[in-house]
Amino acid sequence: MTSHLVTGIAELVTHDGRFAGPLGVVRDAALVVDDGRVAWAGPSSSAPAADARTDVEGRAVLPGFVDSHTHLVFAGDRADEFAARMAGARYTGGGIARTVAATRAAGDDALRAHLARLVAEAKAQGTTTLEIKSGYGLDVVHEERLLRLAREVTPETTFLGAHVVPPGIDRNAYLALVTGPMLAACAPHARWADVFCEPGSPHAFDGDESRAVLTAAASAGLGLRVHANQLGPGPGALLAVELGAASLDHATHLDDADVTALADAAAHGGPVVTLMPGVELSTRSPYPDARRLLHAGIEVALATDCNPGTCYSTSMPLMIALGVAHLRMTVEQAVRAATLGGARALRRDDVGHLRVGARADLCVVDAPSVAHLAYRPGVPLARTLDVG
Ligand SMILES: N=CN[C@@H](CCC(=O)O)C(=O)O
Ligand SMILES: [Zn+2]
Repeated sequence: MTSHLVTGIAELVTHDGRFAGPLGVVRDAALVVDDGRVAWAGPSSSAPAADARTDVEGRAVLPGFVDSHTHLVFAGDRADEFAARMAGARYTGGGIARTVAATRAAGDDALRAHLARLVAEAKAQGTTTLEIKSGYGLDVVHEERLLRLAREVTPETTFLGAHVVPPGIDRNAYLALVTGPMLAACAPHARWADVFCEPGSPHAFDGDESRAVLTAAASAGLGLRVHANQLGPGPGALLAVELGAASLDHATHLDDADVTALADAAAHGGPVVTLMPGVELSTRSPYPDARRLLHAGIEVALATDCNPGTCYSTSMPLMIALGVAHLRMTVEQAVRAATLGGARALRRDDVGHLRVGARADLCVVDAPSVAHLAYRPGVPLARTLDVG
């Protein structure tokens, strides 16, 4: 076993309450990694000795990004749909069926290669933990296949058979499939289950249907996540609170009762609200108001939602920049949401921070402070740092 000392850190974000400010920052810092875990962090003047050393030469270091919401297993793209939207068309979720057809037609090796490319793209931008959903199979064989492939790259896999009702299939018959044989086949490969609860969309699910999906999944031992309130108001936020979901995702259209319920639940480990401003960017939609949620005491995560329909981006630094520019977040709030917030949305306490004992998942920024992630949007400053 080799201990590894990282030196030359101009700004170290730890989320450790022993250190300064809302991010637990140490300036002119060092960090020791032992056996893949953080063994020590603090001012470089008191750094202990170690077997090996890496000097990051005045750069900032923070926990690797936790992207707690992606749809990375799919084939094909929908660039034409994106272009049509930019010319005035609306997003309804109808294009999901095209990705389902392309994904079903692709072999395992093609899906695996495409997935590996997207995972490498995310890592190259500082992401060290990824959640991945199914949802482009929408029958028993293909949903199970997508989760099996996702499991090869992350333990954070989510069954999203209830993404949309596939065209030409009766809604009730499909719900019976999702809550019965499909759930049984997929549960062994999934940690979580999710539903696209959006009563205003003809393709997605209403409150009662979503409740049926989520309660069946919980009975099968899966944790819950909810896509909701993306396209308009709806019952998804209250459902997420009621059923103890780990995360409410999108949450653009929340009324005061939704925010109050989320704030009340926050005191008892209620849902994290996961915001994905790349979706609003790529669908030209109004952005949610993160500050309203943060002021109510609700934990917020930032995620990419990387998918071929609403946001084909793996870039967590872009989400930080958009969070600051359009969701009214401070730099500190956005950096927390992309690290600790994501970890809390996945109910993980070993990632998203750099306290002693955390996984040594490090992101290094080619700048002296993490503020540059938002200050220099679109510039590829962040990457993962592999040590020990
Ligand atoms: N909103 C539902 N699902 C995805 C979009 C999927 C697609 O359009 O292919 C989302 O999270 O935005
Ligand atoms: Zn999504």
